[in-house]
Order: sequence, then structure tokens, then C-alpha cells
Amino acid sequence: MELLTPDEMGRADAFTIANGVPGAVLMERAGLAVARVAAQASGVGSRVLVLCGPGNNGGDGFVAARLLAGTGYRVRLALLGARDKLRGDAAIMAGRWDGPVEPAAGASFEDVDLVVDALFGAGLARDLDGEARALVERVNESGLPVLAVDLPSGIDGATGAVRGAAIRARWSVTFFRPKPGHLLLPGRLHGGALTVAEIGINPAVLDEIKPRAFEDVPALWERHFPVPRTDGHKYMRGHLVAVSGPAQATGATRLTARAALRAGAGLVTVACPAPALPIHAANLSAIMVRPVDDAADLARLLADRRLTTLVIGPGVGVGQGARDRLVACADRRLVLDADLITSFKGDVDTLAGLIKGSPAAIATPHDGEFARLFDGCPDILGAPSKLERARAGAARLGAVIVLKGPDTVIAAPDGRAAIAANAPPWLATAGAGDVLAGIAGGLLAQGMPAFEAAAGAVWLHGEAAQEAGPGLVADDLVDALRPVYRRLFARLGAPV
Ligand SMILES: NC(=O)C1=CN([C@@H]2O[C@H](COP(=O)(O)OP(=O)(O)OC[C@H]3O[C@@H](n4cnc5c(N)ncnc54)[C@H](OP(=O)(O)O)[C@@H]3O)[C@@H](O)[C@H]2O)[C@@H](O)CC1
Ligand SMILES: Nc1ncnc2c1ncn2[C@@H]1O[C@H](COP(=O)(O)OP(=O)(O)O)[C@@H](O)[C@H]1O
Ligand SMILES: [K+]
Repeated sequence: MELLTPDEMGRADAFTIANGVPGAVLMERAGLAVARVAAQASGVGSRVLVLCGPGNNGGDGFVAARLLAGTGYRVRLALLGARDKLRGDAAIMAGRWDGPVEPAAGASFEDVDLVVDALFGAGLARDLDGEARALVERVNESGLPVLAVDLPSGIDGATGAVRGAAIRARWSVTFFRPKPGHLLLPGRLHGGALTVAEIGINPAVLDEIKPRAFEDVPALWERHFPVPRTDGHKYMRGHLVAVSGPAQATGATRLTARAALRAGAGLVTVACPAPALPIHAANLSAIMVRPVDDAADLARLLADRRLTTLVIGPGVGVGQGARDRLVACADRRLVLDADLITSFKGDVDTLAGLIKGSPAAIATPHDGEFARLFDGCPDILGAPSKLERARAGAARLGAVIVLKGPDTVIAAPDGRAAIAANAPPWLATAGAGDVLAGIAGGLLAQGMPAFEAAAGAVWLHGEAAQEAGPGLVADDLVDALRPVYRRLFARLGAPV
């Protein structure tokens, strides 16, 4: 599912209008979609307060007000700004509303069952202040259920940021495609349940707009998903090495290794310092263990070119040892996580130079690790959204970046990006990131391209967390992948 920035959405509207669909027709359909969701939210006869802003978002509000009033709702409409300042389609729709128009500033919230927020949408141009901000704050303080038109007013559709203040909606209706601000925090938290309504925009406009951001759903990467072949064998599915830290820090690597095997890697080997070997050996069965005390040992192990993929970072320790190990494996498929990322604090260009020869590289930082890696890059850390930070970071690193969190962003150096919205809050638990690195590695080992492998891994990780449910500990994720795989394979028409 493509995500369109407000500017891109404006182009989609403009293309459609240029191809013969009048803007007023689009607005009628937009208002109808809002009225339908309002009707689902609140029964006939209930009291609806429609708050209209000075632009086309307000125009949608005028349409919804008319349709609801015509179907038995008791509707009041309040306008922010002067009626004679309305322009274009919004002015047309105001002309079709024959009820009273109250000034929004003093509008009463007494005896209201539902508020429709049609104040600002794609045209939000600056932080809310003055009367607009006071109104938004009053709506939130009222505690009334709110249905937002396009976006909760005050949320920036491109970034998900709160511009001064923002409506907290229980439902939102957007048009044609969601916007990044519906998925990025805090926007997602303000939007409530999202409906995406068709208003007659031909999807062919996407060929012109060429959107570069997507919601992370299987349709984005399933074409590349490595379904085991009937005539296949494990050597076709890649041999992955999980690089382990010392004896006192082995658990993270085992989570990674188990997740990689579960994700479908043909073989998985844990490479660990000799003192850690008995600990791993006592706790692993399907996963092999090899002694690797330093970077030179790792280079010797990797003389076997069948070891195509490495995950390095979980539990490996911060410092020169991790950096040296990376040098030894930098020409393979790579997942870089945790301590490995921190080992390149403020030194992203060295890391970028080292992994240049990797056929597919993914880095999986959380916000803190990202800030460390790009320490000294204010252009990247100060980019206007998490989406843009991840994109700029990926371009600088020359690798796919998975910037983790409740709204994980997956970004490729070429600008493609995906935002995941399927991770439940109980996924934020110790070791969950180690599992994610393993899933990503397992998909890379099977030959999936880096961006698709990263997006697939993040989605599978979120689904596994939902499958496991509240109370999840990281170990559970590995087992919870099985039913998720079963459903995914069924969807792909693969044998299950
Ligand atoms: N195009 C189409 O055909 C279709 C469009 N559709 C709908 O149109 C919406 C986009 O409409 P839009 O572009 O008119 O922008 P909108 O969100 O109403 O805001 C602009 C107004 O707000 C004002 N304003 C901005 N920031 C402000 C602030 N901080 N504080 C105070 N004022 C501020 C700004 O004033 P100005 O910046 O000019 O001073 C201007 O007056 C879109 O979200 C969807 O709902 C659908 O009907 C489908 C068909
Ligand atoms: N609030 C949240 N809701 C959903 N998922 C989250 C949330 N916070 C973090 N996560 C996810 O939990 C995982 C935590 O990984 P990480 O921070 O590396 O922890 P660890 O190092 O303990 O494994 C990541 O996949 C991240 O996207
Ligand atoms: K709105």
C-alpha cells in the first residue's frame, strides 16, 4: 500500500481533476465517505457538531454535515474563519449547506454526541496558534468522540508531527491512500481507527507520482519471499553465521541464531570465543557451534564461501574486537545490529566504506544506536521525520536501515521506504531486537534482496508478537513465527 505525502496527494487530486473529474465531485465523495463513517460511529438521531476550517478540508465538512442532516442526524456546523473567505470547492459546498453556520471560536460542546473535525487536512502549513489552537485544545478537553477528516487537525501528514496542538480522534477517514503521518508517531496515536476511502481517483496517477513510501505489508515484499522448493534442499537456503560475544553474553546470539533458522535459513552456525562454546553447545541442537576467538579465526571460518550471510552485533561487545570481526566478514550478506553499530559511534563513513562490497546489508538500530552511528551528522539526525531520518541514514550508510520502534521505518539507500504499523507494545521487551536481526538474516541467507528482507522481517516480527500476545518474552517470538509462516505460505499458495 503506497503512502502519499500531502504534496503527492495534491498532485493525485490535480491529475484527476485535469482528467475530467471536477474537484467538487471529489469533494462530494469525500464528504460522503466521512458521513458513512460518522453513521457507523453514531446512531441516527444523534447530535453531531461539524467543525469546518477555512480550506478544502472544511469543504468536506460542509458536505458531510449536509448528508448527515439529510439522513436524520441533528447537525450543528461551526466555521473557523469568515464564510465569505471560503474559495473554490469549499465555497461551493458552503453554498449547498442551508443550515446555520456558527463561529467556531465560541461553539458550545454541550449536548454533542460526535464531533467531526474538518478544520485542517493536507493544507496544514504551519503550527496552530491563536484561535485554531484554542479550539483544538477545547475539543480534546471535551473528551467527546471525534471523527477526523483526512488527518486529525494539527497533525502533519508528511511527518506525523504535532504542529502546535492536534486533535485526538477516535476515527479518521482519509482519501485514496494513507499518508505517512497516519502511521508515524505521534500521528498514528492521534488518528484512531483509519478508514481509507475511494473517491474516484484513478490508481494510474501513481505511475506519474511514483511514491517512494509504503506501508509494510506482505504485498510489498511477498514476490521475493523465499518459499522452500519441493525439489530443494537445505544448502539452497543459505548458511548463516551468528557472531557471538564472550561467555557471559551468549543469550542474544542464541536468540538471533534460532530466529534465523526458524525464518528459513538452511543452516545456522554460531561462531563464538572458545570459552563460550560449551555454553552454546549445551543450549543448542539444530544450530552448529564453532570456536572463533578473534577476527583472524573468523576469516579462516569464512574461507568456506558457502557461509554467505552473517549477523553481527547482538552480544558481540562494543569496541575494536567487533570492528575487526566486521572487517573479516564485510564481503558477505550482512545484518548489523546492537554492539556492532555502537562500535562505529560517530564513524558512519568508516562503516560505509567497509560494507561497500557486501551484496546486501541491513543495519537495525533503535533510536539510541541510530543517534550514536550518526553522531556528528546534524542533517540526518535533524531531518524532519523518522521517515526522512531513516532515508537519509540509509543513503549515507549505503545499506538498508531498519529504524526500530512502535513505528519502525525500513529505508533503502535509493529512497524506497516502508513504515510498519503491526507491532504491539508488548514487543518492546529485552531480546526482541536480537530476534528481529535473526529473522532478517534468515531471509537474507535465502537470497531475498535487502530492502524486501528487512521489510519482511519487521512485518513477521510484529505478527509473531501479536500471535504470542501479551506477556511475550523474546524467546516466544521464535515459536510464534510458525503459525505466522503457515498463514503467509497459504496466502502465497505454497504447500503448508
Ligand atoms: N483538492 C481536492 O480537490 C480535494 C481535497 N480534499 C480535501 O481538501 C483538503 C486539503 O485542502 P486544502 O489544500 O485547502 O487545505 P486545508 O487542509 O483545508 O487547509 C488549508 C487552509 O487552512 C489554513 N491553514 C493552514 N495551516 C494553518 C494554521 N496552522 N493555522 C491556521 N490556518 C491554517 C490555510 O490558510 P493559509 O495558509 O492560506 O493562510 C488554508 O485556508 C484535504 O485534506 C481533503 O480533506 C478532498 O475533498 C478531496 C478533493
Ligand atoms: N512501543 C513499541 N511498540 C511496538 N514495538 C516496539 C515498541 N518499542 C520497541 N519496539 C520493538 O521492539 C524491538 C526492541 O528491539 P531493541 O530495542 O533492539 O531491544 P533489545 O536490544 O532488547 O533486543 C524492536 O523490534 C522494536 O521495533
Ligand atoms: K481534519
